Amino acid sequence: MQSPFRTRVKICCISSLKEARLATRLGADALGLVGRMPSGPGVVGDERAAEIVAATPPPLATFMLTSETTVDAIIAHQLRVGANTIQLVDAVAPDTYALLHAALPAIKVVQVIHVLDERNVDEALEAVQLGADALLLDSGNPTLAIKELGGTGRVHNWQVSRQIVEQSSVPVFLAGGLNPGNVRQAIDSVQPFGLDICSGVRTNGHLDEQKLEAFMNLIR
Ligand SMILES: O=C(O)c1ccccc1NCC(=O)[C@H](O)[C@H](O)COP(=O)(O)O
Repeated sequence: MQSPFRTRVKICCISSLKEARLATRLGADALGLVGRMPSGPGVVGDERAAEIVAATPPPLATFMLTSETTVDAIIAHQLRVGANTIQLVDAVAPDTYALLHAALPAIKVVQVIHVLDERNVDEALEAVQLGADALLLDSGNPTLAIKELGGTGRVHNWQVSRQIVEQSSVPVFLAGGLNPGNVRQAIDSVQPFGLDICSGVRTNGHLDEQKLEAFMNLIR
């Protein structure tokens, strides 16, 4: 699903109320809160994540990133954090979306697809058919011994991402290595509904107001 009007922006790896307020002030549509992961720099504890969720005003969405793959563990994570959106960063069993929707009817589910090659097109469309409310295309590598499930700072094959955007009936977010220098090209090449960014707007791990402002100005 493409959006000809306005590219939505999710600012990910939010680690404090200060960062959440900055992202909100500069026009983010969604905040990303990274749960426990096998690797990556952006993790925030559940208690802090819950605090940020409680302080986030409408209409912003709060995305809770989880590496859990069983339905019970995903639900327990959501109940601890209270986010209105669950972002599944790893592959899950086919019935997971239906079970999550039944247990948490007000909560939306976003499936991350780590784009490695053309086979990911089928994987993405299958997740939509099974009930994912949106897709997020990232650059991790779940096949490694220590899984990479996001926050890599790497760009992936945008031609594959473009195919997914063209064929998906739900919104598609593009992630992976975005920054003020490549974001226009990313939008032109992939035409996603939304963008997701972590490392490209940070300096020494902290959300950088100048970089974020530059990024937002290039989109708006
Ligand atoms: O940041 C992490 O440590 C992380 C680890 C595992 C899964 C997701 C993680 N980050 C959240 C994201 O979804 C990032 O925004 C996304 O991967 C893009 O990151 P970047 O390439 O640094 O912009």
